[in-house]
Amino acid sequence: MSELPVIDIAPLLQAEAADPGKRAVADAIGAACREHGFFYVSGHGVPPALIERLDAASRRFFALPEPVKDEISMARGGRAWRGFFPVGGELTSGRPDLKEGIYFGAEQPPGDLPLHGPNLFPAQVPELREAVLEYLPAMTRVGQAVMSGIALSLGLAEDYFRTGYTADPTILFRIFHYPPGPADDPDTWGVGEHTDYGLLTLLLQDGNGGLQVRTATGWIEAPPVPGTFVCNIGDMLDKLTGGRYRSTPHRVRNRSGNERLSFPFFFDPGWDSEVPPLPYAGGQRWDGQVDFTGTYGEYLLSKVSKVFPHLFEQQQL
Ligand SMILES: N=C(N)NCCCC[C@H](N)C(=O)O
Ligand SMILES: O=C(O)CCC(=O)C(=O)O
Ligand SMILES: [Fe+2]
Repeated sequence: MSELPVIDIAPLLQAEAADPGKRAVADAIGAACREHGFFYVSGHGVPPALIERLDAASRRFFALPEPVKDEISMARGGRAWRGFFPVGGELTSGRPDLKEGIYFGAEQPPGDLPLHGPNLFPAQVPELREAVLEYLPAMTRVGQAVMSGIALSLGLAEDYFRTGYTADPTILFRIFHYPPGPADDPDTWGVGEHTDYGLLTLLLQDGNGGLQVRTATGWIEAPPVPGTFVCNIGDMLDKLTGGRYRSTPHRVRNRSGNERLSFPFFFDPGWDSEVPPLPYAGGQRWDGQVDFTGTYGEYLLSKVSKVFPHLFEQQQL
């Protein structure tokens, strides 16, 4: 078992605003955000059958030959920042990760806005498209529910984020495949140590494990817990709360000997959101609060340009 708490968020998904159960869930979420910034979410309502379909379709995709996977290469996705990247194609903290993956976002019409547009889906695995397009709205609902708990835990109205920052959230979704290893190379990771950028990450992981979280007293594992997502706080929520809600460094090494799949879903402020400071304690500022300038979209672009520098140059984002 993990040292990280499992929090049943079912009360937050109920429409009735008066449910006293919500308060208890919110308190548990607030405590977890202040301690490690990591917890497990159960009672999320995402059907197990959907998760199984997503996993099976993803495994079929990654087993395809590289040239077939390249038919949906990120390079073809252009500024939309969607599609497949091969092992070593993504950098974390300047080093290539031992993983391949597919980037998705909200399904949108073609246009000029970076990180927006249609997703690239593999023709050879049509069921992946169906599963992803069902998973995105299901996870958006979970993201809004967790944020309602975070709002309550901060003494704000339950719909504080949903009617503001995340009225039209930025949704990023990835599917990662980690080949086994490396066994003992201190410099190579499935994903190197990093923090996430936005408000929340909701991670579905398969049974293989490998996610590690840096706590005040050292690295701990976040092993798979069936029926849950791992939820962690991103940098933007850390900044908004003056560091009280922690964006905690984490990394992955797949030591299982098996092919590991993970499915991180990022739930962030709207692209055009100016991410205003949180009202707190009768309108006073948090100490240490960082006032953010610009929009969430501008901030996110500056981050992702470091992750795929070659693509960034090509696309002149
Ligand atoms: N959208 C989010 N939060 N992504 C976090 C990914 C962190 C790894 C990435 N290669 C990096 O170096 O940032
Ligand atoms: O694959 C994982 O378990 C974690 C992935 C991750 O940390 C990320 O994509 O930000
Ligand atoms: Fe992460």
